[in-house]
Amino acid sequence: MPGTTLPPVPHYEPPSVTKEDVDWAEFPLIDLSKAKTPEGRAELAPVVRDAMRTHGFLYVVNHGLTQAQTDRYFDIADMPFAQVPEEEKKQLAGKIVENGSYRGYKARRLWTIDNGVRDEIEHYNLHRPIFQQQHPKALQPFLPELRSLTEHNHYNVLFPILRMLALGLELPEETFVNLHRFEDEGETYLRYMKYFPYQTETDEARVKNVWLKGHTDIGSITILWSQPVTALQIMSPDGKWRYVKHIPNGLVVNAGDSMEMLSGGFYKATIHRVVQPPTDQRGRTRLGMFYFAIPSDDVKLVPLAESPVLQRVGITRKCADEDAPTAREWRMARTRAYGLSELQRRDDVVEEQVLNGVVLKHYN
Ligand SMILES: O=C(O)CCC(=O)C(=O)O
Ligand SMILES: [Fe+2]
Repeated sequence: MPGTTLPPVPHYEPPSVTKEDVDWAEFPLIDLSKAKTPEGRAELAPVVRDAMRTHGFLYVVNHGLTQAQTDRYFDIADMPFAQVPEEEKKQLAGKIVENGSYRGYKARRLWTIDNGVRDEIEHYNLHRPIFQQQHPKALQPFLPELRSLTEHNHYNVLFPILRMLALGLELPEETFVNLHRFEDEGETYLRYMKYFPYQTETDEARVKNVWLKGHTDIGSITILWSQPVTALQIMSPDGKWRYVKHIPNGLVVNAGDSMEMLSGGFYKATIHRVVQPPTDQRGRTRLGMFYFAIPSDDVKLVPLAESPVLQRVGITRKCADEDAPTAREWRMARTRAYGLSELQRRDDVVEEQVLNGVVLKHYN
């Protein structure tokens, strides 16, 4: 906001990057500034297509915000946790089970991780019509900036990625964009997430150092603002867990269930999880900032069978088209069930459940 003085915000200092040598996941990186022109999108589209088809993950740089702007957004991201009294957080708790929506706070220890141990993760979820939601007092001065951040994620990051994913399927460029209109009914939202270490070593051992169980994301595209605490792992195509690298002022973009369903299995909703950080980053909190895109509520999650690419390579369905859930049914069922419902144990690692006729896997 040029010409205006931004309200002061306490600084959040994350741990320095790890010096430990861990097994890093390798997947492509794109310069998003190139996606502003049709020629640039045509050049990047095959890279985005192959990344999302093979890995389900992509690194993004040059998304349009400076390092200083991103740093300020991370400072603001800590406000809902560090500057809001517990009583006010309770009043603004999301009606997760009642409404099948994360809007508002998710308290620590709501979910079961493993062996009776509960999570230590706090969320604050801002629905995209930012001004229609009640927010904590401490966040009020920052709402215009959060509205800008939401729009930036939606129009300057999500839309170019969706356009390139459509090109990758040889579909009209606006195909996915039209299923994610900012003003439509739906649950695309900005999420702040703060991980606290487990309170005892016993708990840490009982969950085998898992902080957030292996899962796929509900929506179409997740935009993760890269932060320095090394803890996010993806399951590589060879079945091994590997760490996602921190890219300063970069983004990590991944596909979720809704994208996998719309693309008939072409783009992969890759399993990922969060584990205890390396020794030189232990004992600290981990602050995350995300934009979770979910298609508009009335979008039926059936494969876009008109894609010439899908006609050539074939379609993988998770259920028959007539049984396919809408984006609304899917996100509500998954939100209600996540961390709160009984899972069927398949082996040491995998647990399963069936939602809307679709088999869903969870990994420890
Ligand atoms: O904290 C992270 O890095 C990943 C979080 C995540 O996977 C999720 O909230 O779906
Ligand atoms: Fe996730």
